[in-house]
Amino acid sequence: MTRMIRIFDTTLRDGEQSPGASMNVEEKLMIAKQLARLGVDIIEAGFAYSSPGDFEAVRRIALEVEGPVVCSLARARPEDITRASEALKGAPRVRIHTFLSTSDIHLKHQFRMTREEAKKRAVEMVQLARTYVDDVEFSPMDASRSDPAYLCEVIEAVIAAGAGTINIPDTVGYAVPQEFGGLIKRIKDSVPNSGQAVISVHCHNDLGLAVANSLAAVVAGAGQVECTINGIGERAGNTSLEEIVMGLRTRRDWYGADTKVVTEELSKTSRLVSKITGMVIQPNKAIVGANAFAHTSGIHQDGLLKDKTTYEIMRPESVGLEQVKLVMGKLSGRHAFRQRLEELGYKLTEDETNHAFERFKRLADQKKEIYEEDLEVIVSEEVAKMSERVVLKSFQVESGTNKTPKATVELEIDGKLVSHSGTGDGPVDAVYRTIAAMTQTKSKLLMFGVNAITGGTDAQGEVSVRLEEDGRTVSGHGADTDIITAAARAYLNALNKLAYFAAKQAEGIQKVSLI
Ligand SMILES: CC(=O)SCCNC(=O)CCNC(=O)[C@H](O)C(C)(C)COP(=O)(O)OP(=O)(O)OC[C@H]1O[C@@H](n2cnc3c(N)ncnc32)[C@H](O)[C@@H]1OP(=O)(O)O
Ligand SMILES: CC(C)C(=O)C(=O)O
Ligand SMILES: [Mg+2]
Repeated sequence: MTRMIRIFDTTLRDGEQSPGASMNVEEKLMIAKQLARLGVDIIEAGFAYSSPGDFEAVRRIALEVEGPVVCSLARARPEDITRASEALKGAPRVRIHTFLSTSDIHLKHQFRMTREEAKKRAVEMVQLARTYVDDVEFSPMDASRSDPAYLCEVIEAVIAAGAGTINIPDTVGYAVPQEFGGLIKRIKDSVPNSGQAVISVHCHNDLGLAVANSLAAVVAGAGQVECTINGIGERAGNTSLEEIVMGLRTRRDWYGADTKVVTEELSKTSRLVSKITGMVIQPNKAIVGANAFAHTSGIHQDGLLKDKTTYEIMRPESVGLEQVKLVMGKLSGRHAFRQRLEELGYKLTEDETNHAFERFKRLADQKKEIYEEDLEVIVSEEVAKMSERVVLKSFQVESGTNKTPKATVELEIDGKLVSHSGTGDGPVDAVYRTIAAMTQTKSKLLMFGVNAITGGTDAQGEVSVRLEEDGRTVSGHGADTDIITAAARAYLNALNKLAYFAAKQAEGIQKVSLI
């Protein structure tokens, strides 16, 4: 049977402890509403005592967000607990989360309390919180560096005082998985009344182990995991919600546990939190990073195209993304190349594909990523080139102020070199008129456009033209760092397509559509 693990989201409290991530009331409310759509069980909306803004955020979220339990953090001090209760007053499902350290390091250096004093304070504050609300959580801060025997004593006492959830924090991210799982098991086995409370965990990522520690705790019997969207939080952050949730969902076979999170909302929630907090998501971040479902290498892309299960353990749709992204670049192979061309509407023969693929690989050696626009240029230039009647050999243009532009163009037409000169209204017009005279085309130029394709220092200028002849319209593209060369190529590209289609039509074949 699958055990359901409660998801306690603390993006709005511990997440806000990330440097620079503070959120105003409206922003917190927006995130809380999205967390409710995501289906988390508990939202820790803030720390009501810490500021009037946080008090207001807790109050409004508790009253306005439907679904999850809404919680406020409170130190083990009467003024904090009373303030939390005021913020939560009148709301339907609320929790007070109070905490006090149990480690000797904290008790000695920060709290200047004895173990007995701390235990007494913890019990009194849980009892006080219970006078306000039924649902009280207690965290023995720095639990993972506490003496386990004393920790268990405190836990037993606060459960007896009325705490329904005991949250075990690895406050400084010091624990390692087997050890942390062992601690949870020890608590479950040796605290006599542990069965009366949900055992929760709250891990920090200082050693990059927050998710691993939380999963180890689930194996050991933890029933609640505290986590944040995108793993934000104090220092290196907290357990990432999307990772723990997808870890349990994807490996339910192993953990025998799951959550009620609507995983299709994960990407949207992640983007919202990133936008509001200004905390950028690293591209290789599991589940929600830009590259999490992107496949770059030809061998992986080939496998995926044959069957998704070859290289995919989760469907991107399951986290709210539309589809697998095949990144076209120098490591891609023919299968992915052909697939991408088909998506763009090009159905090429084997020969045409191979020809275009060679040019693609050459370009990919020079550019980091190949965009759709690059592929369009490659196909329209390379495929038409295979049946090119007319090839540009060279040209010169003379132009300047007070001078009629003159072009001299050398073409190879059906294998024969031909040279001709002509004039025009500008340098491009001179080249176009000269080519038109040489090829004796009857086509009409419907459109001429210049674009800078892709950005950066490796950008090429692209010229696009549209020609019409005998009721057939074709586009032509030419790319070059010299814009007149790009214009000449675009014109010849379109003229060659007209010739290609005319020839295909004569053969009764319509093999490829290049518009
Ligand atoms: C592990 C965690 O993430 S805990 C949550 C951490 N989050 C925050 O601290 C954010 C919100 N905090 C704040 O706004 C402020 O720190 C406040 C309003 C809570 C307190 O501000 P100040 O009164 O100026 O105290 P300051 O923050 O400098 O020091 C903390 C005090 O709280 C005490 N304290 C800390 N944790 C607890 C606790 N769990 N229970 C009781 N007292 C505590 C400290 O011992 C110290 O007391 P002292 O002044 O008697 O030495
Ligand atoms: C308040 C507690 C749970 C905390 O954030 C921690 O110990 O890290
Ligand atoms: Mg924390």
